[in-house]
Amino acid sequence: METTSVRKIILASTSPRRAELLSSLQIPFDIMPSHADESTPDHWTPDKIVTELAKRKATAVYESLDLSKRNAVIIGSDTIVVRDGLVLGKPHDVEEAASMLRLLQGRSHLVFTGVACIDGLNGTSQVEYRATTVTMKALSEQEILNYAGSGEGLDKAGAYAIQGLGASIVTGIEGCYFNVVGLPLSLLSDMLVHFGIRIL
Ligand SMILES: Cc1cn([C@H]2C[C@H](O)[C@@H](COP(=O)(O)OP(=O)(O)OP(=O)(O)O)O2)c(=O)[nH]c1=O
Repeated sequence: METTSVRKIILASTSPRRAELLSSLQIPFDIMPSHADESTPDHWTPDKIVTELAKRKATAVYESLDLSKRNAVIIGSDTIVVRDGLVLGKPHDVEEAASMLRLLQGRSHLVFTGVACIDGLNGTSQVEYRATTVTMKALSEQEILNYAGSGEGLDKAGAYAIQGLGASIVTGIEGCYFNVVGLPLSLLSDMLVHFGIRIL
């Protein structure tokens, strides 16, 4: 494929899933883990939380870049699960994972992912988000304990992974699948155009 851009891309993330998703766009990128503070005020709305945190993650890497790497676009992202306005991040342990699954089973919820792109040359940024509706089947207490105990959901918002064993408990989604896994790729490819990067 013809190279459409000479700009570097830096993924500001520790998430192997985001790296794997970004790889599917077939553009080279570097990874720089971002250790931004992820606390937010209680009154923030879900879209505000994911856009601000995505920007915080990208900004932390932007501010740490040395001058030789400034010809880069830095991407940060954040995902949360929201049920009736209740925000669920990553569970701290198996017990909290089971509690989250009790809240989510047998109904629909929303998964919000924010994406921030920062131009390393001048600090200008684009920040957007997507929301996807996910419906989970009704689960027995034993199924909840078995899934939570698998450990798969421990580093995932809402304590499940649609891309893993969690696929067996999701009955349907409305919206972008990749948004649920942590990086809405069609949105990101549209955003990158503003930085001179065309995927197709
Ligand atoms: C709902 C859901 C979430 N997730 C993941 C996506 C995110 O990686 C994670 C939410 O945590 P985040 O805080 O968004 O991201 P992270 O800590 O994994 O990585 P980083 O901040 O360094 O970029 O949950 C899945 O992988 N599958 C799912 O089905």
